[in-house]
Amino acid sequence: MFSGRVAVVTGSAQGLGKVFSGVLLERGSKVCISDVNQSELEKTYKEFKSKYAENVISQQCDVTDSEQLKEVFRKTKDTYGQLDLVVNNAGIVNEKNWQQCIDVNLNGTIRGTMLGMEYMRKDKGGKGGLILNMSSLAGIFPVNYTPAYAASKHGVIGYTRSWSMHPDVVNNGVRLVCLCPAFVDTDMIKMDDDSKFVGTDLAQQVIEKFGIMSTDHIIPVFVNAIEDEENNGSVISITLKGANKIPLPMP
Ligand SMILES: NC(=O)C1=CN([C@@H]2O[C@H](COP(=O)(O)OP(=O)(O)OC[C@H]3O[C@@H](n4cnc5c(N)ncnc54)[C@H](O)[C@@H]3O)[C@@H](O)[C@H]2O)C=CC1
Ligand SMILES: CC/C=C\C[C@H](O)/C=C/C=C\C=C\C=C\C(=O)[C@@H](O)C/C=C\CCC(=O)O
Repeated sequence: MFSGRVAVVTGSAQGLGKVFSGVLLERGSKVCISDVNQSELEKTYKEFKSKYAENVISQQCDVTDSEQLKEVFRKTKDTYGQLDLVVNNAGIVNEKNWQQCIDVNLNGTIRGTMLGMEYMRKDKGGKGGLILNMSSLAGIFPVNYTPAYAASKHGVIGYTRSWSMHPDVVNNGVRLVCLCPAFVDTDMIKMDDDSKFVGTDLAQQVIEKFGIMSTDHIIPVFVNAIEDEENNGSVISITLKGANKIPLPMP
């Protein structure tokens, strides 16, 4: 399932993207890691390269820049000859610069999804594959201290579900899944920047209510989404209590 498969993971210099890339590499996949943060990307690349040799490549990329993202896909296909998995993981929380928050989280995911379909659809020369989009519990609940972030993550769910129901995509072997974790112990949830939240105290209260998961908590759900080839269109919440498929709301 993993051995010999080829993946692109955005925002993979640190946090969940780095963990996902490590999981794929450990299981024998080939991975193009990419991130806007060049220096952190270089460190992660060196770490992975020493363990996984030619199975890892890296390409600096800001997901808000279509040309840079296209280059990630081009380089991956040129190097490994195929593409099987896209993890649209790059994300930020920034309510002050809400435009950037939408551009990275939602538009970046749309760009990555479109490229993923272009490279993996059977009618376009691909072999099919999986597009795994990172949403959040904030894509399911309203979040009063991060409205723009919540909007971006609600958007990721609507976008992913919509493509997963398109016959041209389904019939050409591409499936799409959304992961929606609660709080995970990464830099994202650090209260280190006033521009992140509209009310750090509100954020702290909700974090106390949900608790903080280690990145290890997300790994089995990530692995299962890849292994379960029947899984298309799922939106999976992940909290300390476990993982659950969120039913499609019906009017
Ligand atoms: N940590 C958490 O509590 C949760 C995180 N998520 C989502 O998981 C994903 C990963 O987040 P974390 O690992 O927690 O955060 P993180 O802050 O540790 O890592 C995010 C990575 O994305 C990169 N990045 C930011 N802007 C970028 C851009 N324009 N282009 C390319 N890369 C960019 C950063 O440089 C960083 O390496 C995000 O989409 C986030 O919204 C979802 C639910 C919970
Ligand atoms: C603080 C960092 C921001 C984003 C990181 C990340 O994506 C994590 C978000 C995780 C969960 C957010 C959930 C927020 C929920 C709310 O604020 C409320 O709407 C919750 C209300 C009810 C919960 C249901 C219940 O009571 O069990």
